[in-house]
Amino acid sequence: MKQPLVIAPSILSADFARLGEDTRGALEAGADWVHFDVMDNHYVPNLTIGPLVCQALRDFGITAPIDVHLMIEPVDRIIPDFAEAGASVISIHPESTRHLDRSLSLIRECGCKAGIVLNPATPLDVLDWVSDKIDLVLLMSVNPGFGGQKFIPSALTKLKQARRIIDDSELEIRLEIDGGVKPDNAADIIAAGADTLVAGSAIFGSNDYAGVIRALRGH
Ligand SMILES: O=C(CO)[C@H](O)[C@H](O)COP(=O)(O)O
Ligand SMILES: [Fe+2]
Repeated sequence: MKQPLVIAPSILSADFARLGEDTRGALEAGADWVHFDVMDNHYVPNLTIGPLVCQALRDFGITAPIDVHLMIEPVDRIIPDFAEAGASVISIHPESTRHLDRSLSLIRECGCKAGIVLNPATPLDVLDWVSDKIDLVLLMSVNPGFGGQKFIPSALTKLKQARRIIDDSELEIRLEIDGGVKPDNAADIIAAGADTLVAGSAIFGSNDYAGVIRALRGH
């Protein structure tokens, strides 16, 4: 069953020199979660932020769920560090770990919700074998590594298929979409079955966070 819509601004597009203020600004403007992109210059060709920055946001007073998207390889070593630093959800790409079942179990053992992230060309089949171990499926609608890319249209077909799989499972699993989400494609994305929208450049590239967040919700 579809859950209430969540808007998760990707802080990848925030001003890193004012990360606390920008994050707070997006939440005060109506966002629900903070999407936290972790890149290692190995799994993806870019390098971003780690547990210290997650902890810094908590210390700054950010209480909203922090949705950690790990684009790193390997993942197991860093999962407990993110849990301790205040992560709420930790999502991993199946090809970034040798033992997916073990890594997903580790996320829950550390007290976080577990997510699986599928790249644009990665099939949905893996969901058959991990559905009892996940709280969230994140479909990438761009190739991971950078903000500000164009939405890949086939992600809409994949969203519809993932929605059917989740509904058939009768499990409480969120369906999140990440990459190129904008006010002008949000309605189609929601209609295709997404209940959690990540948006980085659309929100932080605007000087009206509240207006963009309202538009993403379709208001
Ligand atoms: O995971 C990501 C990139 O790998 C980002 O979350 C994503 O690209 C968000 O940025 P934008 O909304 O600007 O596309
Ligand atoms: Fe992301």
